[in-house]
Amino acid sequence: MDEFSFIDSIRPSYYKQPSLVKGIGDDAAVFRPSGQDVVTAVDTMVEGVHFSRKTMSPFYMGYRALAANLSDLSAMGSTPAFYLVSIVVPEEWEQEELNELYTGMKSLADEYSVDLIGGDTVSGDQLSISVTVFGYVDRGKSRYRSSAKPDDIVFVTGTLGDSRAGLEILLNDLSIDSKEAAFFIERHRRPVPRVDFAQSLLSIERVTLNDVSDGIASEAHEIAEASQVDLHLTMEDVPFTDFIKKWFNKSYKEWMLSGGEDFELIGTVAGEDWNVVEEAAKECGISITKIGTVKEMAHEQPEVYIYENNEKKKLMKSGYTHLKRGE
Ligand SMILES: Nc1ncnc2c1ncn2[C@@H]1O[C@H](COP(=O)(O)OP(=O)(O)OP(=O)(O)O)[C@@H](O)[C@H]1O
Ligand SMILES: Cc1ncc(C[n+]2csc(CCOP(=O)(O)O)c2C)c(N)n1
Ligand SMILES: [Mg+2]
Ligand SMILES: [Mg+2]
Ligand SMILES: [Mg+2]
Repeated sequence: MDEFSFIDSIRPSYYKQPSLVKGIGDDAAVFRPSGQDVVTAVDTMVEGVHFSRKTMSPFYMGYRALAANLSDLSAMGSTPAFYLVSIVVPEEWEQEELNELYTGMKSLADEYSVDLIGGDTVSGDQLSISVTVFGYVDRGKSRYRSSAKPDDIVFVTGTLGDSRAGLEILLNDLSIDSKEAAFFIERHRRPVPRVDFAQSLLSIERVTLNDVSDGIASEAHEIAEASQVDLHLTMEDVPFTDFIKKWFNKSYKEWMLSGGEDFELIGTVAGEDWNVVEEAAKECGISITKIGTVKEMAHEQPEVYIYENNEKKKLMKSGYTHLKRGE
């Protein structure tokens, strides 16, 4: 295998998106949006940071790199259309493993009719996958972190902390001889981006969305800061898988708030639109939970508060942070 035969092997034989003009095979790809806004994002995953041989097979490395990016597109309310993959591959990687990685991405891409339209292949010391995505959204209809307003309901999809529990099981070789442990591992390896749910909200004029990559403690702050509001959350309302307590009684609460990599959506919406949000979740077969309320800023800085046993505490912006220096 060399770079060129590899590119030939991953080149799609046909494309699904009608707006594609030029896919893989030239200096760059070309697509032609028809009056919609284009939404784009890039997220990178690096061996030893986001995954290891212990936590993921090549298939899941690929799947998850694309899932994280589709999750960002869902948080913008957009419909995914295209992706590009930039990959750094260590010498010891076999062609078969690299094919598996692409098969992992393709398995998810096919579900959403997303086309692979380009990328870059480079040799290097550690596996790194950087995926760039493009999606479409009706003009002016993107969902921003900055749109939360006082009295909105704060909600979150699914359950939180499962991915972190799966990571713990994988990293520490905890006995996985149980359906419950397999569930956590699956949540870590194969998160489902909430694309369909976000799309079912299109009839609502205003909804704030942010996807949970670092943990809601962090993402709730991002909403508070962007919208210049306070968020008041209730710990007892934050949704979790019931059997997480049995396995991780000491840690699960912290993981719900700052474990990260759940790829659920946290958002806010006006009370009058709450029934549409509930209906959308039902249609998509996912759970949705009210976890708090938006309020006007009490002080000069936006804050997130969390109530537990009726006691009010500031929720710190804890979560996974890269580039931490000098601490
Ligand atoms: N190195 C960078 N150069 C330019 N812009 C960046 C860089 N890193 C992040 N950004 C921009 O900062 C904003 C926030 O990015 P961030 O990566 O925190 O969001 P996210 O993808 O939702 O979170 P996560 O990476 O944890 O999934 C985005 O607009 C992003 O494009
Ligand atoms: C082997 C291994 N060790 C640790 C972790 C945990 N982890 C890595 S990055 C991240 C936050 C999101 O990153 P980003 O902000 O880049 O989206 C988390 C919770 C993992 N997944 N695998
Ligand atoms: Mg990012
Ligand atoms: Mg995001
Ligand atoms: Mg992201």
